Amino acid sequence: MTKAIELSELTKTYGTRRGLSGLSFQVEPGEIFGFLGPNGAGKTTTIRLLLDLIRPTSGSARVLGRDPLADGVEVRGRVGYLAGDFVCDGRQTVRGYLRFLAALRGGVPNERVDELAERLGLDQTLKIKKLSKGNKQKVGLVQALMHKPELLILDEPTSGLDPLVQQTFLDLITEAAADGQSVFMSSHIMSEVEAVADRVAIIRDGSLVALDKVTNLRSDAVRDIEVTFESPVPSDAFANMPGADGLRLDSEGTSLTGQFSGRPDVLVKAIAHHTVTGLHVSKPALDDLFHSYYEGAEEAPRPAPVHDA
Ligand SMILES: Nc1ncnc2c1ncn2[C@@H]1O[C@H](COP(=O)(O)OP(=O)(O)OP(=O)(O)O)[C@@H](O)[C@H]1O
Repeated sequence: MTKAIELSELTKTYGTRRGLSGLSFQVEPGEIFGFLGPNGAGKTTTIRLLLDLIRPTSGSARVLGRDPLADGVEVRGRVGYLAGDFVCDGRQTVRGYLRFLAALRGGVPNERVDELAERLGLDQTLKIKKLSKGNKQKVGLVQALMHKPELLILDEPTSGLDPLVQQTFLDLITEAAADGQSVFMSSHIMSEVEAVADRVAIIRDGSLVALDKVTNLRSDAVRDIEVTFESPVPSDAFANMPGADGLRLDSEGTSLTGQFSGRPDVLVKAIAHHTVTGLHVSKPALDDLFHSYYEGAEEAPRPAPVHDA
């Protein structure tokens, strides 16, 4: 089956400035793919390359099986795109503007536009030039979604939206994926991506540092642990256990607390050798994991091997 997106050693330099360095991954049809990274990581550069808004220095991309360089018009016609710096301006109303864009798209039922606007809480009687930042972003979302494109490419789609509208947006893209549309969305915010994405790629300094299913990333994340034992356990009972550097056994040997990173299986098997009277394990702190990727390369735990699902 044709991939929604395929990147192969995609590289972009701006003069002497690095934009992207040899990025390779694939987005499966029908999946929601989160594309994360700190400011300046190369997310927008990647998205612009996919749409042939800029040209690569080397490497290649395919979008819906097409080469954006050769078939840019077709690619842009089959994609719903929200730019990170989406701007709309003018004297017309939201309704007039969206109908104009719908006509450019070859016609979209008015009911479809009205339904999206209503769900996002966008008043179509307002004048475009008087819209707040959040309302402009809603216009951007409606124009990207309205024609039910095969692939949505969304650059920071929740920027400027309040939490309720963010949730509506997440519902909309979940429904889009359920209908077979593919979604590629960039974000700084792990929690929103985590809620809906099948897989996530993290880039830093133009290079891929992690690519995995959200469920796998979650299982590798840090958890707060508290275990109490009926009787003292040997002080070295949990020494040398992978991921247990942050765990401490108290002086009596009956309480083990701290942070555990990695898959919990090894911990569960180790504590099961003793009689456990209390156990608390926090939800994995995925945000912490992501922050560690964002920090300097030296401090960041090297990610679990980058592998495609
Ligand atoms: N037109 C340009 N000219 C020169 N350098 C550029 C240009 N566009 C991007 N860059 C540089 O390329 C790198 C990647 O930028 P890009 O905008 O792709 O990052 P980003 O991940 O989208 O960041 P943000 O989250 O801040 O939007 C940055 O170092 C940026 O300064």
